[in-house]
Amino acid sequence: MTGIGTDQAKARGTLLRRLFGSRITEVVALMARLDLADAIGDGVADVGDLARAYDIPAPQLQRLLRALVSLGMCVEAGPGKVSLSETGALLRKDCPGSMYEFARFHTAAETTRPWLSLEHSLRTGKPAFDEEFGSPLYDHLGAHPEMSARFGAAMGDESRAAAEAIAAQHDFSGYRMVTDIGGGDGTLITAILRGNPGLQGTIFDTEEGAAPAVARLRAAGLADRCSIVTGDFFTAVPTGADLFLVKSTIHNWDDEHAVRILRSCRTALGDNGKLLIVDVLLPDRVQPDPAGLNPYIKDLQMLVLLGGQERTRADFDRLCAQAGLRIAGAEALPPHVGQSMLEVVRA
Ligand SMILES: C[S@@+](CC[C@H](N)C(=O)[O-])C[C@H]1O[C@@H](n2cnc3c(N)ncnc32)[C@H](O)[C@@H]1O
Repeated sequence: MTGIGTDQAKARGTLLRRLFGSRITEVVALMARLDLADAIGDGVADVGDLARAYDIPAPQLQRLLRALVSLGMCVEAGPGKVSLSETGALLRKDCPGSMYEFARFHTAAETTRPWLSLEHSLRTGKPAFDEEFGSPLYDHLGAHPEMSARFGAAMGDESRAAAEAIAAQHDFSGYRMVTDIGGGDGTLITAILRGNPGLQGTIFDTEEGAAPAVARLRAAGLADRCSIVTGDFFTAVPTGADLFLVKSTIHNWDDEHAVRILRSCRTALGDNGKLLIVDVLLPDRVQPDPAGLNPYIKDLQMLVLLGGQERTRADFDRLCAQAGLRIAGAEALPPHVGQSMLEVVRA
């Protein structure tokens, strides 16, 4: 018998899909960049109309659209007609649950180019981003307000599910004031304050990082219940709250910097305060091919962009101990969130 066996054919198929991952990303990235989801809209769109609107020859646009149909982003709705699938509709700008800004930021040069130097980051432990763009990511965002706004909005898209879950399931009734450290565009604190009318809030971030929060708090009618304080969490974080949050932020940093943030938190906590760390928690054993955002790919993303990393519970125990803190409990978040919540107190 000649040819390859069934198992090898399956393995080959898996390999081919892995090797073409970045090409697939380019197709979806172009759909986002062209605002194609908004152009197709709620109903059925005519390919000829779309081709005229984009000034792309119809047969060429048809090639993009059939690739998007094959990827489950669009649906064929008759000859020369397309509509959006449920997944494709997430690339509409203003729909509930929109992932448009997430898609734009994570397909931009800032987040894709450093991946080409993954080997450099692995060999040096340093973020390839700094080599590519000449400064660390957060300095670069500080110097590019448009990209900083896109980053804040992308984090908002990514954080919405976690924010809703945390606001719904955690008991905030015993607290007076909550400070979100590295609180970004305010997605998390907005969800928490909405559900807990007696609670006051503070967003602590850099000036550029907190900028998008102003409009979000105003739109939510929460501007009088939530202040924005800017500063550097490696130096100090504001005191006065009885609950602190730090979400998707410790994983941006190497151990030394992570401990510095946690030490600032310890100082602000006082004797009875509590800190909730929300981050990816890597399982002790590698999970092959995890669903959703693969945490091991995210881990490498943290390395190439920032020199950060994803961590196990044991890693967080160690970092907290170095900062004079102790993990007193853990709260699981729904699987689609892809993160866990650790309750931290002074050691
Ligand atoms: C990955 S984002 C997380 C944002 C938000 N917590 C969320 O989960 O959507 C990390 C945040 O840390 C902020 N940040 C970075 N360096 C900082 C510093 N030195 N001091 C205070 N905040 C900083 C960034 O501006 C950004 O908003």
